[in-house]
Amino acid sequence: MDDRNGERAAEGADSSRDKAGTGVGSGTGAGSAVVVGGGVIGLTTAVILAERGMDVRVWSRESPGETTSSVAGGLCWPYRIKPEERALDWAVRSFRQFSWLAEQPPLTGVRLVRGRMPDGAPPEVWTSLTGTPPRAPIVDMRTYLPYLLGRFEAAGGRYERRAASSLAEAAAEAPVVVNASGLGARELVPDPAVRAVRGQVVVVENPGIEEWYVVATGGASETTYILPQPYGLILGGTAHEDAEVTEPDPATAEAIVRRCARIHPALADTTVLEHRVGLRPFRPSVRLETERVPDGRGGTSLCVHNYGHGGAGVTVSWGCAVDAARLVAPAAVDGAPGRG
Ligand SMILES: Cc1cc2nc3c(=O)[nH]c(=O)nc-3n(C[C@H](O)[C@H](O)[C@H](O)COP(=O)(O)OP(=O)(O)OC[C@H]3O[C@@H](n4cnc5c(N)ncnc54)[C@H](O)[C@@H]3O)c2cc1C
Repeated sequence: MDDRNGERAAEGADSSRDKAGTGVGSGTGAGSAVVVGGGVIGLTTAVILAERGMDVRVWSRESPGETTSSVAGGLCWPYRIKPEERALDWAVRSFRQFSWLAEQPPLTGVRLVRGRMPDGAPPEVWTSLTGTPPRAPIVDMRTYLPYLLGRFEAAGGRYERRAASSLAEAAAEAPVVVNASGLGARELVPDPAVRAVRGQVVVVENPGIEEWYVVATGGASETTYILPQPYGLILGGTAHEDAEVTEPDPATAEAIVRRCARIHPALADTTVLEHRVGLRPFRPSVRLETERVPDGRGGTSLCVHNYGHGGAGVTVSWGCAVDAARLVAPAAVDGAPGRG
């Protein structure tokens, strides 16, 4: 990665450290942060903070490959996320990052791919970005999460397999805590507004399909989507609220393949490579705001919450991460040129 990387990642976040005198970016003391969560939201936020010069640690209970983020189909499209208007703004800003990352697919896992969404027109601002027929980023999460982790570590960040029993535990170790714990926020905050929306997908051999296809029936528990990844096709999908069984259900898998075979008949006979299940961290509204958390020494640490991204965490990851970074140190980000 060249030097432009950090600048672009933070949409112009200031790489000259602590210009605004906020204490952020000194690399020690007030410049340190613990990011709780090593999924796409935590890692993206951690990349931005580390590339700004902060001393950042990521604590993750699970390895990147075990997170909900690793199950994501990886299509950048605002789906099952609220509030819709803010999500669209985050998605548009993330789109710009993904378009740039798509210049190096083998490294990043991001490609711009043409597709079809037969029912319903997407918002105009989205069409103006993606074109007609739309050309949206598809992210191979098995390449992308290691890419983010590598970039984070290259910026001096440290990744630790560690479960936080409370936000205060993280606050005891850093003046800034980012809570990107996804579904874990239910217990960690605790926040009962976070609910699991179970999703199941089937990965099959690709009989030669190059475009993605999505039926975007927002609230339905069964949808149809076909996403080409370098290793095969991801066929979806389901969205069941408050279902938390992470074992794949064979009947559900068969129904998914049947639905997709109605679109592309060749899929009826293709080889199944893998079944995947993930629990989307849905919240009536994404939580992106600050709170003070006791640090156990009579003071408090700044906690920036960034969780509850439902079915579109990848789609909005960069927009949300830049906003979270701005909550860590407003002047350092807002004063920088080139924000999108
Ligand atoms: C089947 C399926 C398909 C999807 N397809 C898409 C798609 O095409 N496009 C899209 O944009 N989105 C998609 N999504 C949604 C997307 O996967 C999520 O929105 C996104 O992964 C949420 O990211 P996250 O980082 O918040 O959560 P996660 O990836 O779940 O990460 C949470 C992290 O927090 C850690 N954690 C939790 N509690 C603690 C604790 N107490 N201490 C330490 N660590 C903790 C976990 O170990 C983990 O590292 C899909 C989801 C599913 C299930």
